[in-house]
Formats: sequence, structure tokens, C-alpha cells
Amino acid sequence: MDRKKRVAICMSEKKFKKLNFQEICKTCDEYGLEAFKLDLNLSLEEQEPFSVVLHKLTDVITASNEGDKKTCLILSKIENYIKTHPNLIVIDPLPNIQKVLNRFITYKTIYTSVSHTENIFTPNFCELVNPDIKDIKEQLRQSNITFPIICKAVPGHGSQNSHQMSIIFNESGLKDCRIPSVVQKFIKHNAILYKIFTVGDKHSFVERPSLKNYMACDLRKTIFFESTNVSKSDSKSELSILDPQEKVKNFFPNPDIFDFISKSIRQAFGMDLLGIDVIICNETGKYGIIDVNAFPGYDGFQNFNKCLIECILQKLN
Ligand SMILES: Nc1ncnc2c1ncn2[C@@H]1O[C@H](COP(=O)(O)OP(=O)(O)OP(=O)(O)O)[C@@H](O)[C@H]1O
Ligand SMILES: O=P(O)(O)O[C@H]1[C@H](OP(=O)(O)O)[C@@H](OP(=O)(O)O)[C@@H](O)[C@@H](O)[C@@H]1OP(=O)(O)O
Ligand SMILES: [Mg+2]
Repeated sequence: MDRKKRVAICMSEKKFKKLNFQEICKTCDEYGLEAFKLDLNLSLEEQEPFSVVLHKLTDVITASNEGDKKTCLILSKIENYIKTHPNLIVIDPLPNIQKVLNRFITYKTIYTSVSHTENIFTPNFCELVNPDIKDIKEQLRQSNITFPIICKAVPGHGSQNSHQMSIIFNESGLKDCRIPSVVQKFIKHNAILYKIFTVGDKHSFVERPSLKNYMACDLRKTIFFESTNVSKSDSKSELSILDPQEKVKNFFPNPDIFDFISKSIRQAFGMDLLGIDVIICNETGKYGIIDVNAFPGYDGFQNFNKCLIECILQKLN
């Protein structure tokens, strides 16, 4: 009898726990596959055979991008292994993961692939590399970015400051821009965020809390915040409470547009496991893509394990 095909899974212990590795093993077994934890500290050859690598190596790749020597060696080992085993299925391919690790590249990729359509956009953005305020003002002008702006760390995943952000309301706040960073125009969206979770050709979406309708203001001080406190399913941030006197007209989300966004982003990034953050502009009703993540938490995605294994099987066949 043929041996079961083996799926090598490689991620942080924290992610293994969240994913519930035992459950994944069970589902794999039901579908005729065998899952095991790949140990990057051992030789990969020693752990053969395996046909698929399923990973969340965003933290490893980011540390390596940032020059950490030990992590560079680990990453080279796996990259060389992939190079010499062209039939190995890697979910998702490492070069494609790089696109979501740098927010500037992420936004450029969205801009050039999906944002030309009528209802979908990515808010105007630019990369800041020079702390000179005159230069920052000029960059904002050239990129057509008006206040308020949101300033984000360049690495979107895995770095210590990936999730530290600020909202800047006026020119005097520009001194608070972290350098380097990516700046994006703030879009008012009635404090509602939609997370589209994609697994291969399937997706679903959930509603989450988000930032309230901030407006430009000459006197207002910069707000610094941790994005991890704002848009989780149980977040109760004071930054999300709409002004009581504000009358808001909510747009009902259109599942067909989410379907289109999921397909377009999957194609543009060449990835199967994606989290896509979308807000609906409360003035135009257009769908703004503000963030793309590799292998997100999938909190609220029904039958995730089954969809994941079906996605793997599709690639194997
Ligand atoms: N351009 C924008 N306009 C308005 N609000 C925004 C914008 N960009 C981000 N936000 C708000 O800030 C939050 C964090 O932004 P973003 O998703 O880029 O951060 P992140 O750290 O990459 O998040 P994640 O936890 O998804 O990895 C969003 O959930 C949303 O509430
Ligand atoms: O931990 P959570 O379930 O919140 O998942 C978050 C995930 O953390 P994890 O890797 O531990 O799963 C984050 O990855 P890192 O930036 O930290 O690499 C990022 O993808 C968030 O977008 C996910 O939040 P979501 O978009 O799904 O709400
Ligand atoms: Mg996000």
C-alpha cells in the first residue's frame, strides 16, 4: 500500500497552539494525509519524505530581512531545500510572502492590480525614508494625501513595531512620523472593518470594530496606538467609539465585491492563505483595501481545517 503523503507544518509554537495542531492532524488523516511538525533546527533531509510545506514563517523572514544572522541561516536552509526540490508544494511560496511583509510593496501590489476598478481602491499612500519635515510635506502633496493620515511601520508582520501606528491630524504632527514608515490617507468608515479570510478558492468575511471617523484638525495631538487593540473580535478600544452627535449612514456590504476582492488579491499576491482588511468609505461607498496578511487567525471562519486540507489536496492533484 502507498504511504500517506506527508504535510510538513512549520510555524511558531503560539501559532501551532492556535491552529490546534492535533485537530489538523486528525483532518489530514481523514483525507488520507499525514501532518507532522517540521523542525527547522534539524536537517530537512532527515525529516523526509514530505510533499507539502505548510508554514507561517513571517517572523523568520522578517528577522532575516532585518539581518538576524541565525535566522538568515535557517531561512537559507529552507530556501535551498525548496530550490533543490522543485516538486515540493509550499503554501505559500516564500518570495510571495515577501510582498505582505513590506507595507509599501503590499499597497503598490494592490494599487497596480485591483485598485483601478470602479468600486475598489487602496487609500493614497507613500513611503517615508527621510525625516526632513519639508520633504515629508512634499511627499504627501505629490501622493495626494490629505489629513488625517495614518502612519504604519514598514514591516506588516513579525517585527516588534509592526503593529504600532499613529493618526496624525495636521502639519505640526508630522514630527511624530516614524522613519522609515508608510503613510496612508485615513478613510472615514463608520468604525466598521471587514476581514475577508481566504483559503484557496474559498473565502468568508467577518465584521470587526475599527477606528472612528477622525477628521483633520489643526490643534489635535497625534494619537499613537497598537493596532492589535483595535480590530480583534473582542476589541473595545475607545478609539472606536463614534461621536454620539454624529449621524452615520451605514453601507450594507456587498458579498459579490468581497468575492471579487478575494479572487483579485489571491491572484495578485500568488498566495492561498490570506487575510484582507477592507473598509467602506462613508462618503463614496467604495471599498478600500487597507491591509493584506499572510496566514491570519481565521477567527470566525467555519470549517477552516477542512477547507485548508482541501486546498492542499487540490495542489497535490
Ligand atoms: N487608511 C485607513 N483609514 C482608516 N482606518 C485605518 C486605515 N488603515 C488602518 N486603519 C485602522 O487601523 C487598524 C489597523 O490597521 P492595519 O490593518 O493596517 O494594521 P495591522 O497591524 O497590519 O493589522 P492586523 O492585525 O490585521 O495585522 C485597522 O483595523 C483599521 O481600524
Ligand atoms: O492572533 P490573531 O488570531 O489575532 O491573528 C493575527 C495574526 O496573528 P497570528 O500569526 O498569531 O495568527 C497576525 O499575524 P502577525 O502579524 O502577528 O504575524 C496578523 O495576521 C493579524 O492580521 C491576525 O489577526 P486577524 O487579521 O486574523 O484578526
Ligand atoms: Mg489589519
